Amino acid sequence: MEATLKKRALLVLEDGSIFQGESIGCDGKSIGEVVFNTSMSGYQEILTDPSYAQQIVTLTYPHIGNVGVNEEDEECDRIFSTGLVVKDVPRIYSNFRGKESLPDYLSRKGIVAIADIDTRRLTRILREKGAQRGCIMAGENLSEEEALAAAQGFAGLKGMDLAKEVTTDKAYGWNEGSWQLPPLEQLTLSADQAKFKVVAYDYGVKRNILRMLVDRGCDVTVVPAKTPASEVLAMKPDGVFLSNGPGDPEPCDYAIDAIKEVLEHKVPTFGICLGHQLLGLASGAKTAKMKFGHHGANHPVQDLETQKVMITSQNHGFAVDEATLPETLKATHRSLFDDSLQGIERTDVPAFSFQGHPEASPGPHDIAPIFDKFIALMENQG
Ligand SMILES: NC(=O)CC[C@H](N)C(=O)O
Repeated sequence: MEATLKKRALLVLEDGSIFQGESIGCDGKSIGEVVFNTSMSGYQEILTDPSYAQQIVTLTYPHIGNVGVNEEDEECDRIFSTGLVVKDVPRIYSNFRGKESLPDYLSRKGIVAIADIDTRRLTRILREKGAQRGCIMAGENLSEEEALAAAQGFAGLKGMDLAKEVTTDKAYGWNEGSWQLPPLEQLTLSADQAKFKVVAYDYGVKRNILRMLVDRGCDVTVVPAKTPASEVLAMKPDGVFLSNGPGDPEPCDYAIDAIKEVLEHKVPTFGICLGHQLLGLASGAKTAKMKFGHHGANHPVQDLETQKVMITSQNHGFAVDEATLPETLKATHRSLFDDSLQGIERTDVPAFSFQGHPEASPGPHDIAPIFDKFIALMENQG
């Protein structure tokens, strides 16, 4: 139960800022875009969210690792994030589900990570200058010069298609629903219980999205990001789901083309985060990179029709630009932090999407009912 913290580590940003700390992962050097996440819980879900590929995540909440890691909270098998930065990791973790300490988990998964740095100073830099390219070095022979050169050598996420890197190799079926507490038990759906056949494009999908579809009676088939629309349409789905995922949506031309074709066939379509951005692009809108993005679990978002405000979970660095919406796209939700666009709906075909995370893993459940809107869309179409 007791984690050993002894090796030194270094975090260097592209602007030359240097942070000295302690290694809480494996030895080595890792680069990526450094972003901050303000969630107070859910570090295991954050680490295993494929949307963090090529990003180094700083958690602003100061005590990370208190409950260790468990067997249920991973959003995918791998950690695609290229590093973790925290203030303080406790020497002892404690939770009835806890199986391993956070540092042991990071080492086993091959992740370079740093603790014991001033994460408030780091976050202020990211907020003022925008997300920075950065490098974490851990172990022996640390070199500030080498880390700075590595940070500055990172190409940055703009123009980077990472959905094709993190997607599944093969299509697979998913029938596991949400975990029930207590007792810890996962619901499953048999084929004859299923009400809707949903094909989910995997651009880096989080498991909790698939679980919430199953909870609502969907028989889900997850397909690789580059699956042609013709193959998806041949499966005669009641609905198509466009997943979250890492990187810039703009270079994902294969996805944009496939979504256009699905929309032409008027198949009910629902997108989350990267899937939302891709629906926007496939409908003729444009996306742009944000200064430091939204990463947290307390972001107020307003439903523009009902005026209702919901507290939501967010994790994105790009956004659909509301000023570029074509006539066939209606704005449905807006962020009350910075007025950026949070939701869109097609006016001519049954398709809509949300920028934040209704599966809220981690996060509040205020916007979870948006999954029911997808179900209603499939019901009306059937
Ligand atoms: N969580 C996501 O799907 C993120 C989408 C996209 N990679 C962005 O950063 O905006």
